[in-house]
Amino acid sequence: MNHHLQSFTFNGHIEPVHQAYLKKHGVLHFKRFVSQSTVAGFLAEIGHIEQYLIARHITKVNGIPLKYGTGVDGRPIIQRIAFASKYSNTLHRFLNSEALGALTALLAPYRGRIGEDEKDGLVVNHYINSGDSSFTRLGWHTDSPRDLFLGSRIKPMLNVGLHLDDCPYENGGLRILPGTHNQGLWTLFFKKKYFIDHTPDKNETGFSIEAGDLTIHDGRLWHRVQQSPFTGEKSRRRVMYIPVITGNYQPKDANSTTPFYHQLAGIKRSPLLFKRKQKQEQQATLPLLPELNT
Ligand SMILES: O=C(O)CCC(=O)C(=O)O
Ligand SMILES: [Fe+2]
Repeated sequence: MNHHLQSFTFNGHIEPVHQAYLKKHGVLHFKRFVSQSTVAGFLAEIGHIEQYLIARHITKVNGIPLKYGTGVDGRPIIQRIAFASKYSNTLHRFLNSEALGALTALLAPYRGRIGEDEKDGLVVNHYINSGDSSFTRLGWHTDSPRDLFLGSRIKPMLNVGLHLDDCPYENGGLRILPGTHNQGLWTLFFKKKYFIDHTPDKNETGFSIEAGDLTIHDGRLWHRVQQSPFTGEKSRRRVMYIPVITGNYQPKDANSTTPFYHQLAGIKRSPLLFKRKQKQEQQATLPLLPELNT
């Protein structure tokens, strides 16, 4: 690790020092952005959403494929959920909370907003090394070029990650190349082979993450997810991503088509999904924000 990243404490608003750090390094780490009990509540909520989607054989939400896998007990799990806040009042409220709203100031001079209904909405990633897990790591990429596949120009964006499991550096997790958000289009497109390259970089750095921590990275920053060296429970890593975006409002709905970048990200159809393909039409008529909340 060449770079040592600083972490910050969030006191309800974005300060010039946060702005400056993000601008320089392309990343910002807030310790304990939410409490342990909030994390526990979110995890319970995500569990309910997952059961809801599995029980109904939902394979896509608003055109975004859900990534099915197998948990440690052999039962199906969903390793990537999109638009999760559409199924949960708790998560919906979190996305619309003052604390998250305050983060949009980081996109200044652009007017930032929380993309609850845009891009992939609130994404929940669930990595685990178990027999049949299909999601244990993610190759080098930046998040910005997805705009191109959505038919628009690359616009400023931030990806806000709320971490739901402890993940010390030795457990793997998010690895970034500080400063690569500011190095022009060549770097953005060609620095590494998108999603194929998993090789550690001598300039990469990682984090010491506790559940409840928040990381924010510029959409143009190169990053990857290092696989945990452990198996089973110790390898479990759940993180929610919230897009902070600007520009025209481009909401998605049940009729939205699947963007091409989902093929790139290696979110391939598993045999399990194939069997469920005929059920896909179901999602077009499925009401979002059902009454599964207590
Ligand atoms: O899991 C992470 O921390 C990063 C995920 C990521 O980079 C992505 O989904 O684009
Ligand atoms: Fe990413």
